[in-house]
Amino acid sequence: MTQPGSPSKSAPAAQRKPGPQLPPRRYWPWFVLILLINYVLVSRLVPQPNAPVTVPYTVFREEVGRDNVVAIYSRGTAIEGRFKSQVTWPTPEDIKQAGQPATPTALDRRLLPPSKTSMYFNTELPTFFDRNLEDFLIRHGVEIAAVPIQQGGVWNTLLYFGPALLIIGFYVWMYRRAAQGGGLGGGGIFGIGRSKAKRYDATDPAHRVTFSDVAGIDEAEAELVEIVDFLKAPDKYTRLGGTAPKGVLLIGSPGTGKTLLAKAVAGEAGVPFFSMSASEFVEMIVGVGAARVRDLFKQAREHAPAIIFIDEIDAIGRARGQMAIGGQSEQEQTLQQILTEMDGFSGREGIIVLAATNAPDVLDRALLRPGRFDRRVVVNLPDKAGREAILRVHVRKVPLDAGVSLQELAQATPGFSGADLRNLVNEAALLAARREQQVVRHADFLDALEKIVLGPERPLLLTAADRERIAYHESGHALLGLLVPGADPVHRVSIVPRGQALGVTYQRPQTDRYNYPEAYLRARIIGMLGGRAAEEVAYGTRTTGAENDIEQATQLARNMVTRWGMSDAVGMVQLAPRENPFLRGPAGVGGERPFSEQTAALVDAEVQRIIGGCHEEAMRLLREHRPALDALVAALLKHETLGEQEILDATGLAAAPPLVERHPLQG
Ligand SMILES: Nc1ncnc2c1ncn2[C@@H]1O[C@H](COP(=O)(O)OP(=O)(O)OP(=O)(O)O)[C@@H](O)[C@H]1O
Ligand SMILES: [Zn+2]
Repeated sequence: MTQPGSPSKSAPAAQRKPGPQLPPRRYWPWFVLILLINYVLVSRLVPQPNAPVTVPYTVFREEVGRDNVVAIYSRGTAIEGRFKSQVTWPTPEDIKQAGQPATPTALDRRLLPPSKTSMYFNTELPTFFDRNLEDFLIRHGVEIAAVPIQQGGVWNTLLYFGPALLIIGFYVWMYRRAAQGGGLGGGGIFGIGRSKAKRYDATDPAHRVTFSDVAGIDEAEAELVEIVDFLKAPDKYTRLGGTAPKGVLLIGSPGTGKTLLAKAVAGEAGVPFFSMSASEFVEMIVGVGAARVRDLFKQAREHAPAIIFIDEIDAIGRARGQMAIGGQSEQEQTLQQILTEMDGFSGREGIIVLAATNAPDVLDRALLRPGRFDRRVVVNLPDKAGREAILRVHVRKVPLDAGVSLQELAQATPGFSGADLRNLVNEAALLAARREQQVVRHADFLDALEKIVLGPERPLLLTAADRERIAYHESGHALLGLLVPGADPVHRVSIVPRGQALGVTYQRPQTDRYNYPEAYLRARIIGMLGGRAAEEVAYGTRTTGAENDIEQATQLARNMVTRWGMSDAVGMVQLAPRENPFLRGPAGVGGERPFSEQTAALVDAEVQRIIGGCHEEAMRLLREHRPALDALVAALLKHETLGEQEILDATGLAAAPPLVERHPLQG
C-alpha cells in the first residue's frame, strides 16, 4: 500500500543540476523530417503573393517600356525587381498561342512554367549584354537599387518554417524543463523532472530510519545486514578481489515495508538515499525517462557511498513484448539506461541499487543477470508475532490504555501488511481523539478495525422484521463458531450495517496457520453456511443475504477438491493451479481447462457433496441448540454489537477454540 503521506518520504528534493541541454541525437532526424513536411505543406497550400514571378528578359523589357517597373536590383546577370502593378506570366494568351506552331513567336508549351501573378519578378540578363539597358531604364524612371528589393526573403523563410520551428523549439524547451526538473511552480507536466528523485538524508536524525523501525520481516532484514556492512566498509569486501553486490531486488506485496527496509539500510549505513518510482520515469515526453535515470545515478555517484531505490520497477522492467503498445520504446530506453548505468559501476564506488516489485515474474531477464539485480530478497506479509512487533513499533508514540492487547489485535489481523497495521493504529488514535479520550483503548482499535475491514457505518432504515432476520443470520454464524469443534473463536458479532455488509461476525484464529487440517476447513464451511441455515431454521424461507457466504464456501470446497486432494472420488490430482501470491488477479483465468468434461462434472459433484454435507450439519446443530440461537438473537437486537464474553453469556455456552473470517450478509 503506498502511503502518500509518509513523512519519511517528504525529504528535501535533491539540488538541481544542469541537465542535458539538448535532446539526444537520435531525435534530430525527426526534427528534419518535421521541417520537410512543413516546407512541402506550406509551399503547396499557402498562397504567396510576394513570391516573385520569373519572367523572360523580353517580358521584362516590355514592362519597362510600359513604365510598369518601379525598381530593380542586379547582381551579376541576375535581376530582381518590383512592378508598379502586378504582372501575370505566362498570360493565358501565351499559353493559348503556345499550342499553335504556325505562329512565328510561338513558344513551346512544354517550356512554359505554370502561370503566376506577382508584384515582384526576377529575370536573367542574356549573355549578349544589352548595352542600351541602362539608358533605357533611366528613361523609364526605374530606380536602380543598391540593396535587394525583396526584403521579405528572410522573413518569408521564417514564415515557411515557423510552425515546425515552434514545434521543435517547444519540444526542446519542454525536454530541458523536464530533464532539469525545473518548473512553472513545480506543477503540471513541467514539474515532472529531476526534482522527483527524492533524496533522503540518512544523517538527519529527524528522518533517520533504522532497522529498529522495521519489524516483523526479520528474514528480509537479516539478508540486508550484509549490504549495510558493505556500504560501511566497501574495501573489506573487495580486498580479496570479490565483487561487491550491485543490485538487490525486494519482492513482496504492497505495503510490506520494502521502501522502509531500503531506507533503513541507508539509515543504518549512514549513507544518502536516492529514491524514485519507476512509474515516474515513464513520462509523456519521449527521451526524458532515460535522462532522469542518468541524472539519478549521477547524483548518487556524487554522494557515494549511497543507496538508489527504484520503486515499482516492474513499471519499466517488464519483459519486452509484454509492454503495452505505445510506451514500449520509451520504456525500453529507460530500462536500457538503467542496465547501462549498472554495468557502468565498478562496484568499488559504493553504490547499491535496491529495487522493489510485487510482480517479479514479469521482469525482463536482462535485469536479473549477474552484476545487476542478482540478489533477491522476499519480503513476506508478517505472521502473528510479526504483526504484534509492527504494532509495537507504531504505538511507540501513542498513549495506550492498560487494557490494550496488541497480541489480540495481531491475532485479529491475519493478512494485514505493515502499512495496514500502521493505518490501524492511526485510525484508532484518531477515533480516540474524536471521543475526547486521553488514551487509546482496546475498543477503539476494534472499532477502527471494523471500519477498515468493512467500511464506515452506514445508516440504513431497516424494518423490525429485517433486523430480526439479520440477527438470526449473524447469530447462526456466531453460534456455529462456538459449537463446531475446531472452529475459530468468535470475538464479535454485530448487526450494524457497514459498507456492503448488513451484519458481521468476526472469528479469529489462535495462531497463523500454514497448514490446514481437513476438519478445520469443513468447520469453516459449516460456519459460513450458518447464516442461511439459521434463517431456514427460524423462518423456513430463504433470502439473497447469503450470497457472499455461498461464494466463499464454494471457493473453499472447490480448492479442497481441485488443489488439496481432499475428495476420494477425484483423488490426489491437481486440477487448478496454485495461486501466485505476487500475481494480481486469479491465476489461470482465460486458460484452457486442462481436464476433461467428465472430470469437470465430477469436480462439480464433489463440491456439491461437500457443501451439502456441511449445510446439513449446520442445520442439525442449530436445530439442536435452538434456545441458544434465540437467546443470542434477543441479545443482538438489544445491543446491536456483542463482544466475546457477551456472546458466551447470552448463549450459556463455553468458548470453542477461536480465524478472522467475516461473513458479511450482503444487502
Ligand atoms: N515491517 C514493517 N515494520 C514497520 N512498519 C512497516 C512495516 N512495513 C510497512 N510499514 C509501514 O508502512 C509504511 C508503508 O510501507 P512501505 O512504503 O515501506 O511499503 P512497500 O512495501 O514499499 O509498499 P509499496 O509496494 O506499496 O511501495 C511504512 O512507511 C511503515 O510505516
Ligand atoms: Zn453470512
